[in-house]
This record gives sequence, C-alpha cells and structure tokens, in this order.
Amino acid sequence: MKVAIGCDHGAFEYKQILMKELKSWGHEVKDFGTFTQESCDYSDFAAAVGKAVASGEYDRGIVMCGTGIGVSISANKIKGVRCALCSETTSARLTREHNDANVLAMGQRIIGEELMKDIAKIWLDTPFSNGERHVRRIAKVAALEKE
Ligand SMILES: O=C(CO)[C@H](O)[C@H](O)[C@H](O)COP(=O)(O)O
Repeated sequence: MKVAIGCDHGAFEYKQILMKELKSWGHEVKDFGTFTQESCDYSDFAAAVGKAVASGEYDRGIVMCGTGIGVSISANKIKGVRCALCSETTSARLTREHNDANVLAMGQRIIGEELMKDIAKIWLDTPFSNGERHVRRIAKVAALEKE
C-alpha cells in the first residue's frame, strides 16, 4: 500500500519508528514531515497528508502529534478525508470496517510504542466491510462536505 505519513514535533520519534515498521510490512512510505524535533504546527503536516490521500495519490495516511487530536481535527478539514483518532486496537479495526477511515491519527504522549505499532498494523490490514448501511452512512458524511 502507498502510505503518506506526517507529524508535528510532539510525535517525531514515533513517526521515525513507525516508518521503519511500515516499510518492513511491505508498504511504500512517503514522509511529509516534520523532519526535526523543533516546535512546529500540526495542521501543516496533517493537511499535507490529508491532501495526498484525498487526491488519490496515496492509499492511506497516518498523522501523529502529542495527543493525535490536533492532527485529526486538521486532517478532517480536507474534503474526502475520514480521519480516525485511535488509542486502542478495537477502534482501529472498527473504523476501517464501518467508516472506511482513510487516515489514522495517534498521539505519542498518549499511547505506548508497541500499542502504536499494533494499532497501525490492524488499521492497515483491515478492509472496509462494504456493508450497505455503512456505505449509506459514509455517503451521508460526504454530503456534509457540500453543505
Ligand atoms: O494538538 C495537540 C494537542 O491536542 C498536539 O498534542 C500537539 O502536539 C501539542 O499541542 C503540541 O504541544 P507543545 O506544547 O507545543 O509541544
């Protein structure tokens, strides 16, 4: 899968760790920054990842910051992005099955390193269920972007 990844300074360490994991799982990874530990603004990187996914250039996106909240709020401002903030694996699975989430958000100051890797693995490996009710609901969410 082609995966776009980005973070602010609050999750720089996790991004570096997760990129290695993603590559070892066979994914093609594009790093949208940040590239140093210097303080920066999460919205810049979340927007870059969100746009890369919404355009269809990348299959999925992963965004991280201290809590995962700033990047998830920002990514969800991009049309076509369904970003889910996950701090446990059940939500990671269900947001793929039910919401067809195309961007995952996580927080380095919230979850441990192994859990971060487990969430990412499950989220990447779980397909959308394609259930009729879920397709209908996602279409209604997309319609909100036009209001
Ligand atoms: O957006 C956030 C809070 O929901 C992220 O956790 C940021 O990474 C955080 O705000 C950065 O905080 P800092 O004090 O500038 O390191």
